[in-house]
Amino acid sequence: MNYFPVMLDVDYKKVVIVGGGHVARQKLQALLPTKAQITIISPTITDEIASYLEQGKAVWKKKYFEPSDLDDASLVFAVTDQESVNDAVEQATQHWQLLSRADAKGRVDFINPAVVRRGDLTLTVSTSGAHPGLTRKLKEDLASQFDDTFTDYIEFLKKARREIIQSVQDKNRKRDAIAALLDSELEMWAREKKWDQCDAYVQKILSGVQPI
Ligand SMILES: C[C@@]1(CC(=O)O)c2cc3[nH]c(cc4nc(cc5[nH]c(cc(n2)[C@H]1CCC(=O)O)[C@@](C)(CC(=O)O)[C@@H]5CCC(=O)O)C(CC(=O)O)=C4CCC(=O)O)c(CCC(=O)O)c3CC(=O)O
Ligand SMILES: NC(=O)C1=CN([C@@H]2O[C@H](COP(=O)(O)OP(=O)(O)OC[C@H]3O[C@@H](n4cnc5c(N)ncnc54)[C@H](O)[C@@H]3O)[C@@H](O)[C@H]2O)C=CC1
Repeated sequence: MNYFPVMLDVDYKKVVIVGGGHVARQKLQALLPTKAQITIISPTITDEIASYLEQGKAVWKKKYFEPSDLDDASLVFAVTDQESVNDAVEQATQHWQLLSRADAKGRVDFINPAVVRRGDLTLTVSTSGAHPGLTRKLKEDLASQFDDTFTDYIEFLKKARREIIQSVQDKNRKRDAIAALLDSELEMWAREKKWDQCDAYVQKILSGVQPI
């Protein structure tokens, strides 16, 4: 299956998770870095979900699923352990609402990749459903390859690129200057938080002098 990968902005959109088990917890955790308005529909929830509720991360409606639970939802997660309930969720999902079924049956508008976040750097993995266990393993490989130092690095790159865009008019010079930010020594300095060296490098780029 050839899925089309996108990065969705779900801030302030209503997201409904039907089910309150471990898979619901996984989907909730994946949504936490966003500002989505999350509602969980389920008679039971796990302790971990309960602790997120205490922190105000989501709203819980302690009940069995009914079609009206999906009103105004942009995204719908059918993640109960009952195929018949997931079927009922599918039936109630309007064509304009995007549906994800954890049992991978019936209508599938989107599947969930594994995600590694390092600030603005988002690494995602999917096997298109072929082997989610491999997806998880590859995520762990990526997480160790791209350690936490990438958070500072990507933040630095973002600011430096903005600075170049604002101060360099000539198209070719701008393109070359932005490309020069990908220098491997600069990467090392940023990941080691050697900000003086980083700033000096950017200033040299900006003044048109070839750095080093
Ligand atoms: C199609 C998809 C639909 C969807 O989006 O949910 C789906 C479907 C199914 N998963 C199943 C099982 C497992 N899923 C995981 C883990 C994850 N599964 C995730 C996504 C997806 N799982 C979507 C496609 C992913 C892709 O492209 O590869 C991850 C990446 C993200 C997430 O859950 O949000 C998350 C990694 C979390 C992380 O670490 O980041 C593990 C491993 C583990 O938990 O350690 C196992 C056990 C091992 C195994 O079975 O492989 C089963 C059988 C259920 C049963 O046996 O009843 C089905 C149904 C079926 O395949 O029929
Ligand atoms: N996509 C993935 O990553 C994975 C998917 N699965 C699939 O997801 C399903 C759920 O797995 P778990 O979360 O581990 O199950 P679980 O048994 O921990 O949780 C099921 C939840 O569904 C709720 N529920 C049952 N009937 C309901 C109803 N009528 N209305 C609302 N909520 C209802 C239960 O109260 C419970 O909170 C599995 O049966 C399997 O098909 C399983 C493992 C991984």
